[in-house]
Order: sequence, then C-alpha cells, then structure tokens
Amino acid sequence: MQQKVLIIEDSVSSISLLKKLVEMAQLEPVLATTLTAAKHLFMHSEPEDYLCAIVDYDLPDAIHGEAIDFAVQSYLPTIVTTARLDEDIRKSVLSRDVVDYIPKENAQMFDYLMRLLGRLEKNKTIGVLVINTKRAERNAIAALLRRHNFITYECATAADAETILDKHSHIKLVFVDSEIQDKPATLFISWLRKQYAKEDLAIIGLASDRNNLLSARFIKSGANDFVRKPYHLEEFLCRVNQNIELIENVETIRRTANTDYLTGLPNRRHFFYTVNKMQRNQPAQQALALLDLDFFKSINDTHGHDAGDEVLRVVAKRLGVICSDVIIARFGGEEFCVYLPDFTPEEAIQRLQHICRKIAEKPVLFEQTSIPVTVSIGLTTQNDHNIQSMLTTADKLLYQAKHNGRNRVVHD
Ligand SMILES: Nc1nc2c(ncn2[C@@H]2O[C@H](COP(=O)(O)OP(=O)(O)OP(=O)(O)O)[C@@H](O)[C@H]2O)c(=O)[nH]1
Repeated sequence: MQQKVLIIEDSVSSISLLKKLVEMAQLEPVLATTLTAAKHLFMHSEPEDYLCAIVDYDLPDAIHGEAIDFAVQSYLPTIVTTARLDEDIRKSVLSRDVVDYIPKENAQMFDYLMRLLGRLEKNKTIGVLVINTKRAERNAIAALLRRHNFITYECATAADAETILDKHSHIKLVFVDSEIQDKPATLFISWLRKQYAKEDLAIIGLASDRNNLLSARFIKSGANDFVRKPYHLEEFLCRVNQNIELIENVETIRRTANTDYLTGLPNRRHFFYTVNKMQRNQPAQQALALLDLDFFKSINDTHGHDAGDEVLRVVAKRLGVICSDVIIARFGGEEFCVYLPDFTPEEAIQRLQHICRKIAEKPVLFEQTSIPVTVSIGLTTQNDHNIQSMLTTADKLLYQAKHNGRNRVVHD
C-alpha cells in the first residue's frame, strides 16, 4: 500500500511544491491548510498509514508551532518547514520531538526534503544498536533514532550486544559509549571489528568532552566515526545518515558486481563465492549442472538480438521459480549453472529433467511472435568435493547432450 504524507501548510506555492515532491517520492500527499483541518482529516486515520508529516511552523490557527505538537502527539515522524528561521524558532522547533526542520529559503532545501523522505522510508528496515551503561542516555538516543523510523535495540553490556547482533542481521549501525559495563569500550570495538567488516556494520563511538583522546583511540580500534557528548542534534543525525549511506552505497556496488545485468540472476563471480562458502562444510552430497540454450544463435539471427535478450530473461525467470531452493547463476552468453547441495543423484536428475521439460513446454512470446526454446543439460551427481572438476565433468556431459540431439539431460 502506498504510504501517505500529511502536509499541513497554508502557502499556495509551498503546497504545490511539497505535493509534487511527495508524489515524486512515490508517496500519497494528504493536504490540510490549517491545524483544524488536519485534526479533522486525521481523525479517521491510523498513524501507520502515514510515513510522516510535513508541518509549517506558522499556520493561521497555530502561530507558535502548535501543529507540530499535534503531529508529534499523533505519533507521526514530523518534519517542520518554516519561512522564518531565527534562533528562537530554531530552539522552539528542536525542543519538540521532530525529525528535522527545513527553512524554506532556497530550492536546495527541497532537495534535502526529498532525501529525507527517502531516508524515512529506507530506515524502516534498518536496525541500530545503542550500547551504554546509563539507561537514560541510551533511551534518549534510541528515541531520537526511532523518530527517524530506525528499528532500535538497547543494552548495557558487551555480552548482551553480542547476543543482539547475532540475532538481528539487519543491524547496520552500533553506538558504543565509552561507558559499557563489562569491557573497556576500545577493546569491545576492536573485537566487534574483527567480527564485522567496516562496510557491513558502522560503529560510532560516543564519549564526553573530558575524554579528549578517546576519539582517536575509538577510531584506531575500528570505529567508523565518533560523536562527542553532549552532542549537537543536527551533527548527530548527519553522522548517522552519512554512515548508513556509506554502507548502503557499498551494498549497491556489491549487488551490481554480483548480478547479471540482463537477467538479474547472480553472475559467475557470485556463484563461486556462494558455492565456495558452502564447500567449507564439506557437503556429503552435491550435484552440479550446466544448461545451454539450443540454437540460440539462430534465435538471434531469425528474430533479432532483442528477442534473444527476452528469451534469456524469460528462461532465467523460469529457472528462478523452479530453483528457488538451490544456487543458480548465468555463467555468460546463453549458459546457466545450477548447484544442488544435499541432493541425492535421483533428486538432482528429477529436478533437472523437470527444468528441461518446463523450458520446452511454453514458447517465449516476443512482440506477438512465439519463439520455441529448448535447453541441453549436462549434470554431474558424483560428488568429488571439487567444484572446478565437477564443472569440467558437467561441461563434457553437456557436450554429449548437444551431440545426442539437444533438449535433454545427460548425467553420469
Ligand atoms: N541476444 C543475446 N545473444 C547473446 C548474448 N550472449 C551471447 N549471445 C549470442 O548467443 C549465441 C550463442 O551461439 P552458439 O554458441 O553458436 O550456440 P547455439 O546457437 O546456441 O548452438 P548450440 O549451443 O550448439 O545449440 C551467439 O550468437 C552470441 O552472440 C546476449 O546477452 N544476448
């Protein structure tokens, strides 16, 4: 379901700009020009339907930011916009539990708002762990992070932190205070860093002003960043966002490097990474198959390269459905690989014959043309504990499948 954004704003030009921005972010704007109208609109809604509220500080029936209080008390993450930003207003806004404030001074600020909406959406799946002996301090940080839609976890000891991190793989950021109960913070950070790479888990150290040397010690022990207490709200949030965005960027690069651009399947590199990892457990049984589309060159020659691409995409999709419990990859060109861990030879043969039938069963439709597709498969079920040599065997069997007439499985 498309999430809503409650916009409480009375300026006509800002309304049209905000509405456009919210729509561009694939969200549904719900407009109110006064606090009274907002209350009326929200009366029959659940906070869960809304991603957030964007609230003007100064409204005809709420000149001192009362609409902000309404949004916050309605459990909506609240972003404040304001045409005037003097120190008093800034303080008044930040004294409330808002996500952020945006002065309506230039177009850049609306870019910032766009990014903020994107972050609020993405943060819903990101976990943050706060480790601090002092309950009040860790509660305050966790509450601040929850306002930004993060899923938060709190604990006082390194031992509890280990358990929480083990259990929740969506935790991407950890705040480690200089005061944790059962271990010096720097020791804990360096232990943590050995378990989790910098690009998988960001660690931000926290310590008070008195400990001037701690920032360097934290970072040398493996922390990504450091925040000095008492922290400045805006700086704190900037650091959180920067560290999370860095991890997301690395994830995007990784995903791109491991995915075949045409079919969306894992590529050869990712296949070897995953399978080699599984090999460490020395599986008692494993099978491996190479699949190659038949007469694919003639499909390209007859129907064009775009049709060939569509055939590859459809075959990959069918493989993805039939092989959701095993490892598949596009190896390149019109060749795919399937790795079946813990499959008996009989089970593997059955599965590959099913694939062969399913691919041939239905032609691929491309621009009203029906293109028949078949696949030849070489399958080795002899587990010799060496993937490279299993690939060589599967390749020889594939050659036999082609030689014997195609559209078949040849196994050993
Ligand atoms: N459309 C398209 N064609 C590709 C792609 N990658 C490789 N090819 C083409 O796939 C064809 C493979 O042809 P061949 O190796 O001769 O094999 P074949 O025609 O399938 O014949 P057999 O394997 O013997 O059944 C070549 O013409 C490549 O140019 C791709 O990503 N898209």
